[in-house]
Amino acid sequence: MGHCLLVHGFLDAEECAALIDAAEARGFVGAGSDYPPSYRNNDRQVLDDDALARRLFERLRAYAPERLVDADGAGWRLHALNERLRLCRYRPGQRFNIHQDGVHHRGADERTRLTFMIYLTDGDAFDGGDTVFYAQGPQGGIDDAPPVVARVRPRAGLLIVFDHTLWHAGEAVTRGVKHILRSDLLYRRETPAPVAAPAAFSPGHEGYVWSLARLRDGRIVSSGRDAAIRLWSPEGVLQARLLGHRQSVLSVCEVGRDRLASVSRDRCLRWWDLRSGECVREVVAHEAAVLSLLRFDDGRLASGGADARIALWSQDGEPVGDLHGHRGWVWSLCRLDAHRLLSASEDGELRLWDAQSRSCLAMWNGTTPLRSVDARVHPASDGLHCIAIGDIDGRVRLFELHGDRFIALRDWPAHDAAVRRVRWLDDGRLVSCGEDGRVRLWSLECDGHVAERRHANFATDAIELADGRLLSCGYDGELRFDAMG
Ligand SMILES: O=C(O)CCC(=O)C(=O)O
Ligand SMILES: [Fe+2]
Repeated sequence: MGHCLLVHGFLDAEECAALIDAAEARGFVGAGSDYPPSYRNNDRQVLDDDALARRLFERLRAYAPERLVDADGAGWRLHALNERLRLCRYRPGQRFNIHQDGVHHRGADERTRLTFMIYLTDGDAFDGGDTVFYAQGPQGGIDDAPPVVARVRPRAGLLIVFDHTLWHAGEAVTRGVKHILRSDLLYRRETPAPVAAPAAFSPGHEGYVWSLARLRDGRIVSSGRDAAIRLWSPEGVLQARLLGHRQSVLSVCEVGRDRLASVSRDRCLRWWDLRSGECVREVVAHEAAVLSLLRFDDGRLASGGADARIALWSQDGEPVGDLHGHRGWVWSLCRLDAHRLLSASEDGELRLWDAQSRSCLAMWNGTTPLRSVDARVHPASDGLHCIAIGDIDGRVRLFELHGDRFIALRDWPAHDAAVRRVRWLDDGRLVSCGEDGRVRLWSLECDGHVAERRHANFATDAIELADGRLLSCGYDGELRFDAMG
C-alpha cells in the first residue's frame, strides 16, 4: 500500500471557517456536465492561488515525504503544492464514487504523486461523508465496492495526504454539508527521464492518453489530457503536435487527405490541416464535453456529447441536425454504413440511428452505463454486422444486427473495472481496454483472452499498426507496442 498520513489540526477552526466563507462567497459549480454522475456529483470550485499554496506548503513540509522512489529506482523530490486548489462541497445525496486520483504532469520531470486534502467542516456537522479506502478497484462494477481497508471521519482542520494510486471514495453525505480543500503534491525527478523503452512511441503524452487513430497512409494520431494531438510516423517518430484545444482531446478521426477532425472536453470540434499543423476551423459543438466522433464515407461527421446529444455535421463543418433520445453522456459512436450509426451511452442504451431521417431505428437497454461500441461486417455473410459493447462493470457483450434488431450473442466479464474501449481487429479478433490497466485480446473461437498487456494505470485505447502489432495507450501517458504476453 502507498503513502497515507493524517495531520490533526493542520488548520485551526478559524482558518477553516474563513476558507469556507470565501469559497461560498465566490460560488460553487455543480458537477453537471463535466463528470458523469457515476463518477461524482459534488459541487466544486477551482481556485488558482499561489500565495495560499505556498503558505500551506511551508506548513506541510515537516510531514510530507521528501523523497519517493519508484520500482525502477528513479528518485523524486518534493517540490511544491499544486497552486490549483479545489474546494469541494457535498450536500445531502452528493458523493465521490470509488476512484484513483489523476496525475497532473508539468513536463517530463515534474508531476503530482500524492493527494493533499484538508477537511474544512467537522464531521459533527453532517452525516455520511467519510473518506473510505479500498484494497483494490471496483471488480464487479461501481456499485459493488471491494473490501474497505481504512475509513477516515472528517474533522475540521484534519489534513490527509495519500498516494494518488490508492482507491478511495467520498461517501454520500446524508445530512448537513461537508467542505474540503483539495490539491496535490508535486515531485521532481532527481535524474532526467530515462530514454523510453524501444517498444514505445516517445515521448508519449503529459498525462492521460485518451484515444488513438490510424490514418490511411499508416501514420498514427494520439490525443490526450494535455490538450495536444500528436502525429506519429508508422514507426513511432513524433512528427507534429497539433495545439489549440483547451482541454482533454477525447476523440480524433481522419476526414480526408491530410485532414483531421477532433473533439474535446472544451466543447469544440476542430478541423486540422496535417501538412501545416494548423487548425482550419473550430466550432462550439455541444453544450458540454464532446466525447466521441465519427465520419461517414461522404465526409459528414457525427459527434456525441456529455449533453446527451448526437450532432451531425456537413462536409464543410456546418451543423445539419441532431439525434435526440439518449439521456446520458454519449461516450462512443460507430459508423455502420452510408447513413447508419451506433451510439453507446452512460444511460445504458445502445442505439441504432439513421442519420438521413434522423430517427432511432433500434435500441438495446442494459442496466449499466456503457462506455464503448464497435462494429464489423461479418466476412462470411452479406453485410451482417457483429457489434461489441463494453460497460462500466467490465463486461463485454456481443450482438448481431439482423435488419433493425439487435440479437444478443454472448457476454462475459472482460475486465475487473470499467471497459474503456472495444475494437475489432481486421482478422476478427476483439481487443478491449479496461480501467484495471489491462489490454486484452479475445479470439471468439476460444473462451478467455488470448493475450494481455498491462499499463501502469487505466488502459484507454488500442489499435492495430500496419505491420499487425497492437499499439495501446493509457492514463500512464504511454503508447506501447511491445509483445503481448
Ligand atoms: O471527499 C472525500 O472524502 C474524497 C474526495 C476525493 O477523493 C477527491 O476530491 O479526489
Ligand atoms: Fe480522490
